This record gives sequence, C-alpha cells and structure tokens, in this order.
Amino acid sequence: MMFARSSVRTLTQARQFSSSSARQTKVTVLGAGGGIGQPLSLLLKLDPHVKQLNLYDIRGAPGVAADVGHIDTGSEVQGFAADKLDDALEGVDVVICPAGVPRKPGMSRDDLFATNASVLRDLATAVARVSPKAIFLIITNPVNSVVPIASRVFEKAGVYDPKRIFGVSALDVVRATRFVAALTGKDPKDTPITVVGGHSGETIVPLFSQSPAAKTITGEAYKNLVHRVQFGGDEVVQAKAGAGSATLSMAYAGAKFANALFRGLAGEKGVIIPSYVKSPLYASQGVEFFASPIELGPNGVEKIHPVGQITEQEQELLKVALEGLKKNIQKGYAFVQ
Ligand SMILES: NC(=O)c1ccc[n+]([C@@H]2O[C@H](COP(=O)([O-])OP(=O)(O)OC[C@H]3O[C@@H](n4cnc5c(N)ncnc54)[C@H](O)[C@@H]3O)[C@@H](O)[C@H]2O)c1
Ligand SMILES: O=C(O)C[C@H](O)C(=O)O
Repeated sequence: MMFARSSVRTLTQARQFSSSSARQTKVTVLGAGGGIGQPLSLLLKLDPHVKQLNLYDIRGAPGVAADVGHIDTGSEVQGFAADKLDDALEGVDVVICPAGVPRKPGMSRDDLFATNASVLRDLATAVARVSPKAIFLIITNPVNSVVPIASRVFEKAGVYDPKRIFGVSALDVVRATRFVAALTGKDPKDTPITVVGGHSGETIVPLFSQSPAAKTITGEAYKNLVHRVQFGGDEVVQAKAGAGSATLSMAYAGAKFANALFRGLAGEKGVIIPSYVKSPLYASQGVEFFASPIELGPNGVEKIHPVGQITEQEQELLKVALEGLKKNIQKGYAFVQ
C-alpha cells in the first residue's frame, strides 16, 4: 500500500527494507466492527509492515476478520469476540483504538465524553494489563480528553511510558492538505500542511504560513480555510445526517499514521508526522498534551518538534487552542481521579 510520503514530512530518503524487517508488526484494532474499524482493518491488511492483525469489538469482529482475512496479502488475521479482549491484546506491538460512539448533528466531540471516557478507561486498563509495552494509538473522541485518561490509567498501573501513547490527529493534517490543494490546484503530495494543538474545533491550529503553497492564501480565503480545517468534522457529521461522523477519511488517516509509526518502529529515520502526545512544549501553561510534529522511532516518540515560526494570526489561534486544551485535559484527568 502506498501513502503519499511527502505529506508525512520525511527528513531523509525512505530506506529500502528487506522483506524480513518489513513484515514484523503485530497489531490489534479495538472497535474493528465499526464505521472506522472496518475500513481501517482493510487498509492495515494491505500494509506491508503488518504481520498479524487482531480484530476485536464488542460486536461483529469475527465476521470482519473472516472477510478481511481472505485478502491476498501476507498478514494473518484473527477475529475476537466480546469476551476475548485479553486474547486479542496478547503479545501485540501496536494497538489502534477507534472504539466508542460517534457524533450526531448538533453534538460536540465533548458531548461524547459521557460515553467514551469509560470505554477508553476500560480498554486502556486492559492494554496496560496485557500489553503494557504496546504503542497505543487512540482515535476515539474526544481525543483531547481521552488521551489523558489512558495516560493516567497507565500511570496508575505503573506502566506509563509517554512515548507510547498517541492521540491520532492525522485527519486534521489530511484535511488541511486536501483543502489547500483544492484552493491552489497543486498536488496534495507536494503541499503537506502541519496542524498543531488538539483535535476539536478551535484547538485545531493549521500552520499555513509554513507551507510555500498555502502562505499565499490571505484575507477571507485564509479565514474560511482555517474554519474549514477546524470544523471539517462537522461538515461530515451534517452531511451524514445522523448516520455518524467521518469513517473512510479517518480510516485512511489512521492507516497513514500507523504506516508512519511502523516505519519508525522498523528503524527508518526522519519519519515525522503531527500527533497529540504528552508534550513539554506548553506544559508550563498547564497543557500537558499537545499535537506538534513528532519524529517516530523504535520506541514510539523519538523527538517532539516545536511549533516553529508562526504568524501573529497563528499565535492568536494557538492562544485560543491552549485555553481549550487545558480544560479538555483537566476534564480527562478528573475522570480517573
Ligand atoms: N480522531 C479522529 O480524528 C476521529 C475521526 C473520526 C471519528 N473519531 C471517533 O472514532 C470513534 C468511532 O467512530 P465510528 O464512526 O467508527 O463509530 P461506530 O459506532 O461506527 O463504531 C464504533 C465501534 O466501537 C465498538 N465499541 C464500542 N464500545 C466498545 C468497547 N468497549 N470495546 C470494543 N469495541 C467497542 C462498537 O461496537 C462499534 O463497532 C468515535 O468516538 C468518533 O468520534 C475520531
Ligand atoms: O467530527 C467528528 O466527530 C469525528 C472526527 O473527530 C472528525 O474530525 O471528523
């Protein structure tokens, strides 16, 4: 499976991998029966790094596994029924979690907290117990709050390694890149956009000034573009009219992020993609988790890159984002006290 690598910023040329180092990663998808889980499982089945694919859900995962398992790539696929969570997590390197309820029109991501906080707490408890060394990628919303929940669960279990827990904000990068391409006519693979902050509304901060293609967009067009990236999720929720939120573009973004992670785990250097992680960048302002460009490596987070040079407009956006993030993070932490 080929992802446009230039939208994952690489510092060095991609290396060629021998087949033995390529297919080496064991992956579990939690929520594999859902709107994201099914196409994500399909894309992971196509990823040449994946050796074993375990599909778990409280409903339907064995059926999805039987279906995806017929695809003629080298990985093995196994489905796990609701009472087999521990078995699904045993011995895996990476756990990807799109489990939990999605939004309906009129809801904010924060409205999902009431249901998804406990889903995440319980799944994180199982991951911390059965596969504490696995890299945990969290797609479930509200990402800004549930990543702190999972982190606190790991801390309480005495197995927390902040390098190994990620909130997947890759869809914001995918959207920003696509929307700029639509305005400029340039190929998206040549115009990657960095997006920092968090993953909801005004906590999403696209840094168009850092892109040669996008920095020429100014005035109303700039404002509209920022709004579209910050509220792109709402566009999909409204268009689906009660049938859920983004699933296919999210599966693509999740598989793309996972592919970057697999390459980092396999030793490829210079694989950098924005993600929401435990971060020192704004911790002194009470914002312990923040999405910025993350270099991926054999242990997960290799290096957290700063936001870099930004315009006054972007500084304003960042200020608002930090205020929102602080509240979202506190809400997550308070849930696990
Ligand atoms: N991070 C992002 O950018 C992003 C993008 C889109 C959606 N999301 C979020 O992803 C989540 C899933 O969205 P969806 O559209 O796939 O929803 P969905 O309802 O289609 O699927 C969710 C799946 O999770 C399963 N599930 C629920 N509780 C579970 C548990 N305890 N253990 C295992 N599986 C469980 C359900 O059975 C279902 O199959 C939502 O919270 C949504 O807001 C995040
Ligand atoms: O908008 C949502 O609720 C789903 C997701 O976070 C998105 O950005 O599409």
